[in-house]
Order: sequence, then C-alpha cells, then structure tokens
Amino acid sequence: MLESVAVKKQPKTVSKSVYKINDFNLWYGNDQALNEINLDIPANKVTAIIGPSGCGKSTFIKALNRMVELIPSVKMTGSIMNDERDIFSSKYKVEELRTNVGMVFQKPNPFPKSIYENVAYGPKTHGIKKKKVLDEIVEKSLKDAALWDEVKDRLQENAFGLSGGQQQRLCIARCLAIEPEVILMDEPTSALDPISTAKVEELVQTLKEKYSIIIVTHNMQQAARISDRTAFFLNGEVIEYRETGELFSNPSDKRTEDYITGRFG
Ligand SMILES: Nc1ncnc2c1ncn2[C@@H]1O[C@H](COP(=O)(O)OP(=O)(O)OP(=O)(O)O)[C@@H](O)[C@H]1O
Repeated sequence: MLESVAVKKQPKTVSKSVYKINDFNLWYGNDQALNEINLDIPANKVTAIIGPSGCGKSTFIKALNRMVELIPSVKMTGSIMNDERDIFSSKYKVEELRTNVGMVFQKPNPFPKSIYENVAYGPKTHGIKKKKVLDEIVEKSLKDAALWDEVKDRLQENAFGLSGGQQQRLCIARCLAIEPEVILMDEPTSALDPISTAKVEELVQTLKEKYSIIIVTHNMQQAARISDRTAFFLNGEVIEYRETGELFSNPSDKRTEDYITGRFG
C-alpha cells in the first residue's frame, strides 16, 4: 500500500559530535596528566567534566583549544577532532580553532576597557570596522549573555566597574561576539556568589540551543543541574562518561559512586 510507504519510519537522527577524542595522552615533562582519553562530545549539549582536584580536568579542556601547549614541557599523543578536523593538523590554524572554540575562565578576566570595547574587541580583530555592525554585535552578544538590560545605559564605562557576576557574563558576551561553535568553561562560577552563579547556570541552559558547551566544575550539584552528559575524571583517566541523570543516579563504577557520594575528593 502506498500509504504504508509514505509513513515509513525515518531513521533515528544521530546527534552530531563537536569533538571526537581518541587515545589521547598528555604529559607535563615526564608526568602523565591525561591517560588514554576517548570521548565523543555531542553538539548543542552541555557536557560536564567532574573529578577531584588534580585529576586533569583543566588540562583536558585546555587541550581542546590547544592552550595547554603554551606550557613548553607538554607532550601529547593521540587525536582530537573538532568537526571532523584534526586540531593538530597544520591545515587547521590555531587562530581558526580558537575562533570556533571560545573559552571562559574561572576568574572573570575583562580587558581594562569599556564594556562596549570588551565585546567589540574580537569582531574588530576579525576585521569588522563599521560602527553600525559593531553596535549590533555588541547588543546581540550582551542580550544573549543576559547582561544587556543591566549595562545598556553604561556601555562606555570601564568593565572593572561591574560586579564579579556581571564581569563573568561580560566575558561570556565577549566570547559569543566571535560566534564560536563551542564554548569551553573552566569552573566559570567558582568565584561567583550564589545569585550570580544561578544567572550563569540559567544562561548556560539557554546557550546550548546555539552552542555546544563543555564545562569543568567542582560542584556536582551544578553538573547535575545543568549538564546533559557528564565525564568523571580520576588520575587523568575517564572513569565513566554517560547521560548526567544516569551517572548520578546509577553510576556503573564504584569509584564514580564513591566520588559522587562524597567518600573522597
Ligand atoms: N603547568 C603545569 N606543569 C606541570 N604540571 C602541571 C601543570 N598544570 C597541571 N599540572 C599537573 O597536571 C595534573 C592535572 O592538573 P589539572 O590542573 O589539569 O587538574 P584539575 O583536575 O583541573 O585540578 P583542579 O580541580 O585543582 O583545578 C596535576 O597533577 C597537576 O599538578
């Protein structure tokens, strides 16, 4: 029957990966900090990286935008693909990688410039000069970072005059202004008060519609609240990587269970 052909089930859509990491190892001098990391990181999701201090969380996300290579003793093996492109290939310039992959740090680090200039800086370095276009980018980025209403009447004031939480959302706006595909966040709320933390968490939830977010957090409640998938790192290894709800409610590894129930870390 024709009708039965018409209603034939479509294959399930497979979610796209923004990063595929295969057998990745990293050493600082002779000390191995990451050991045989294999992870597929989905697009348009929030992926949390959790684990005790010193387990390699920051090292891992700094490898994703090649920032870790600023440390001269670093050696790496294995592969990291971003959108099917080898991030270590000479064809994939670091500048292009860092345009595709923005980063927000633990401590808000605005430039000593006006609020407007902080956001316009990236687009300007990418050659955008027209004031009207820059104005639009600044407004859109600040709106997307849920900061516009608080700063729209003081765009020319120095960014250091903002509160810590506002400065962090400004840094997120600065990151959005260059239209990355991925946003790496290294403990973005650890220096913030609870209200600012809640605002950034809410923001992360809305940003995942357009961006893929990878967030390092010490705070397991935060990982449980805002992430779709969670990777538990221990001593430089990925112990477990699953849907966040499953990892927290039904961990498959004893070490994950011990960590999430507070037995160590
Ligand atoms: N610049 C460096 N030089 C040498 N060793 C380093 C350097 N940075 C980190 N390490 C080592 O690599 C390992 C992983 O550190 P990393 O900062 O990635 O852990 P982390 O899980 O992010 O820790 P934390 O939660 O405390 O920030 C640690 O043993 C650390 O001492």
